[in-house]
Amino acid sequence: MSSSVPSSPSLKLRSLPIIDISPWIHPVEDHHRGHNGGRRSTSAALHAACLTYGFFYLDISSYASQEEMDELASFARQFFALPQDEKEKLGLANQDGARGTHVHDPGLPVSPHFCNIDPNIGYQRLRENVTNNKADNHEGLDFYAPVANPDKTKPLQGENQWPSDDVVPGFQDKYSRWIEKMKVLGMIVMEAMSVGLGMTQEECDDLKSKVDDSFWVMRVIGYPPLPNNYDGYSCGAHKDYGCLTFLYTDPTPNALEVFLPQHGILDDAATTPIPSSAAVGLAPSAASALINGNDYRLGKSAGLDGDKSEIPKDEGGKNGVWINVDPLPGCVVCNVGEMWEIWTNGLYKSTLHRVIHRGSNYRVSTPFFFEPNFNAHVVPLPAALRLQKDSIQPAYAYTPHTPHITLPHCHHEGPAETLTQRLKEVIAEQKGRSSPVMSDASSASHAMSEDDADSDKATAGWTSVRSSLSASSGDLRSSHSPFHSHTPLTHAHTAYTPLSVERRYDPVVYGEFLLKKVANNFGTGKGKYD
Ligand SMILES: O=C(O)CCC(=O)C(=O)O
Ligand SMILES: [Fe+2]
Repeated sequence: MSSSVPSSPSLKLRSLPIIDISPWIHPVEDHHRGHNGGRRSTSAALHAACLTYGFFYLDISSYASQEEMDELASFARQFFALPQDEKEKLGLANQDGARGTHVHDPGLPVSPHFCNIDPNIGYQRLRENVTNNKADNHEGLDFYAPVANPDKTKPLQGENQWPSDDVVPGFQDKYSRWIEKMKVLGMIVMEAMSVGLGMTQEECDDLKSKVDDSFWVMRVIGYPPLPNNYDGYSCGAHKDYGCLTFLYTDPTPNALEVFLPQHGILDDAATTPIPSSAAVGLAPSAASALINGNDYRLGKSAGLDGDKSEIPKDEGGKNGVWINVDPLPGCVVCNVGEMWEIWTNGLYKSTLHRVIHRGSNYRVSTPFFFEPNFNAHVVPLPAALRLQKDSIQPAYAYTPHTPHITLPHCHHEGPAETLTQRLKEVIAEQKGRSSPVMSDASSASHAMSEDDADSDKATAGWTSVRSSLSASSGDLRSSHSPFHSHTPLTHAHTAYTPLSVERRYDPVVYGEFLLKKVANNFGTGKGKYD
């Protein structure tokens, strides 16, 4: 219970950053921040969040209404409330038993349709998915980007199985519209991130060509409460393997947890190691919804609220901390997947996360995975290699023997150059204290120090994205979320250390990587998240 976890200043967290995407969608001339200043601030915020956490809240309240998002949950709930037989009809493209067996929990009844032409597409029963050798306490429904001229005997080329309008009226229409919207959002965020990385026009175009026919996945997940003493999780610890995840969930708190691997990223913890024994539990969860001093927790779940004491504490490694990432109104939780890790040669990390849902309600979540094109060659980007050469290194590079620099009040409300300037000053200060490991301050040029011309050029290559945005965003709202109206990034607490490039990441072809990682797990005892 919470009382048994000693409170420690080193566990005082605020929250993941909240980044408003509206400056990219509605750029305005800003006298304080200069031409494209709002956009560049958003880009800088994305860059900082990806360096430091790999996770952030994306405020999309100017792009999707709360009502629109809540409908996703309500359709999901209607689907999962169907009789089991009805649910199992989906995804069963072939009922002749041709494709072996599912990974199956012996505690559950055997499905009458014990076969599935493509186990990745369609409905997945409760505890059918296995992560880290443990059955996940969730059920799910997966939709994949349709393939032109599909060979339905090949993994991931089967047809999407939509609940029919007779069964859940409006489901397909609702989710189809959401998918289109998320695809556009994916391109917008990619654009903003490419500017954050300081990419040239040509580099931007090249990156765009890797994601403009995204092999996306829409997953609809239902989580009954985790039974006491259950040997497993609602969803075991994993990294997302793709590009960008946009996660909308119902308001259930205390479910999604994100692993922050070291203490350089915790407030008030710049020099105090976190005792691993205290690294999990209630302090982070209690603090994770504190934003600008306000408590946005969405109410406590009933039952064993927050008591996760039976859960292994060191799942992600012993020097980190699991924090709760509770949903916020107007926001999706966004994280970068392993493809971004390769693109940035490890600057942006794909962060471990898991779900432990102990509340008494049935939780639904609807992650959209914006992935590269199936045939995309994913190779470390020159822009990221330049940053590494210029000695900008993310917090993850921290080691106990390396003095590190924190930027505790980096709000990104001013021009991006302010961040660069502040970074240089801090590095210079650290140098003044004769740190033996600091690199030359002059090399600490941040991605956002690129000149305006380059930045504008980079932006221009994405015009078509914006036109498709206006086409698909009939319900754009001009109002901002009341929770964080004018602050694109409320908290970016980034620790920079000198460069130490350990390795060059191996390139992959996304589709091949996906097939190895996910699709070919069928029948192997591994699941979607392994
Ligand atoms: O349900 C959630 O909150 C997270 C699900 C997730 O991490 C995933 O599907 O990859
Ligand atoms: Fe995930």
